[in-house]
Amino acid sequence: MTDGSAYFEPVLRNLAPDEWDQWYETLLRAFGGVQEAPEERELWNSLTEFGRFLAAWDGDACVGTAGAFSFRLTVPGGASVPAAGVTGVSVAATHRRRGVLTSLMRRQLDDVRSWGEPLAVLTASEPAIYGRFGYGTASFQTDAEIDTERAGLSVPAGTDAVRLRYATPTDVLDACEAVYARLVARRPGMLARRPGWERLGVLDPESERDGGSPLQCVVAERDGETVGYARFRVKPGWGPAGPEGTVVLSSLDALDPAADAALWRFLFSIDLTSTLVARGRPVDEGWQHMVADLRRCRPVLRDALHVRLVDVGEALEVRTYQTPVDVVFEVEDAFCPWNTGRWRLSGDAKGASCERTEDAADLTLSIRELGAAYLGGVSLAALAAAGRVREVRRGALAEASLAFGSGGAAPWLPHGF
Ligand SMILES: CC(=O)SCCNC(=O)CCNC(=O)[C@H](O)C(C)(C)COP(=O)(O)OP(=O)(O)OC[C@H]1O[C@@H](n2cnc3c(N)ncnc32)[C@H](O)[C@@H]1OP(=O)(O)O
Repeated sequence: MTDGSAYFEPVLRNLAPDEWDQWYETLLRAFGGVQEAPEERELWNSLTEFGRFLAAWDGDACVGTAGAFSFRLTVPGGASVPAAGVTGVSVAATHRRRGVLTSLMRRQLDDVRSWGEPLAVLTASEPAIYGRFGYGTASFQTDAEIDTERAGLSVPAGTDAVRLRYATPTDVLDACEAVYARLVARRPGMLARRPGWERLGVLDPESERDGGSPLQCVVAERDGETVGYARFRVKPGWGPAGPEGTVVLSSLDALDPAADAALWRFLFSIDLTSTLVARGRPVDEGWQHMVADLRRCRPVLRDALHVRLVDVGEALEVRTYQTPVDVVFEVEDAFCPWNTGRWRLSGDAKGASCERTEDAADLTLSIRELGAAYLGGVSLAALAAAGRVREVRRGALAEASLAFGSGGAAPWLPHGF
């Protein structure tokens, strides 16, 4: 107890359907109490997996919330691995800093382990919250505010063969979802979308528009096949020198470079606009190399997916390694002590084994660093440079660091949850 409030012992229970409204109000209030549009609320209600959501109670008052969606996450090598998508975490301000979050995290990670899911993942309202529970920042995103008149976009050969047409977002939802589904295996960090989740991308409540248009959609087609799409809003603006509207990108997926370039060229050239706001984009996305002047795009790097290895052995076995690796990790995991100890990882691009060992350690690190390096977006060498990984056997760091790379595309989380 740090603030002098009365002692209380939170009671944790699985959330029941008739408690959902109170649970959700507790969550909304912890984020400021602004109400969401009915369609948004209805979507989150329908996506709630009741056996996997928790509420903390003080008497009949809900004072803490947390949930875990049953996702499948792409890991390096392309496997789609069960992962608990941690969501809806909050503690009522009246009960903060008395250990409610800690008890929710304790119960949740025990649950995830009992469900046999080797990974837990989340996006953080504040990144400083989750390291203590063993989560490491594993993927990043680029947010950009692009001066489309001066950035100088040039597109690759083949772009002109892509046909673009406007469509109502919901009318072409299935075709867009099929494009997304084909991309999932190509990038670590992407989530296979279960039925219902596709609606997230076309939610269009008035309250989210911030002066912009309803959601618009353009699909990219080649030989009659949908090869990409972009969803966006246009926010008109007028200054003393004329039009200065803004395009706000909501989502964009494309199957090949020409389709991708056609969509970006379109977004750069919508009449009466001069700014394109693109948030949550992959850090290695093609447009960054199609522009002549990246400074005019004002890219900003932000943390995205935080990864927690719930079962070290299984998590390290289900991904592959871009170069051969044979190292012993000495892992420290204070919050999930079943992971603590020495593990021998032997693997390559075809597969891997990871077993407990009595052999001497080659590298020592905490579970948080393994989570950060897991998707290949943060190198073990960079973590070692920060003093967070220690090399015991000379050469082990370079060997493991290279092997853990994502093998091509940088990890990316396409949407929040
Ligand atoms: C995946 C998601 O849903 S992310 C959303 C997270 N939720 C929010 O940001 C909503 C607003 N904030 C809250 O609801 C709460 O303040 C929470 C959930 C962040 C923290 O809940 P609490 O019950 O106060 O946390 P608890 O008392 O268990 O704290 C555990 C430790 O974490 C620390 N901690 C808690 N919140 C924060 C924070 N925002 N930043 C840094 N450290 C924090 C505490 O100081 C404590 O440290 P200690 O063990 O060294 O003393």
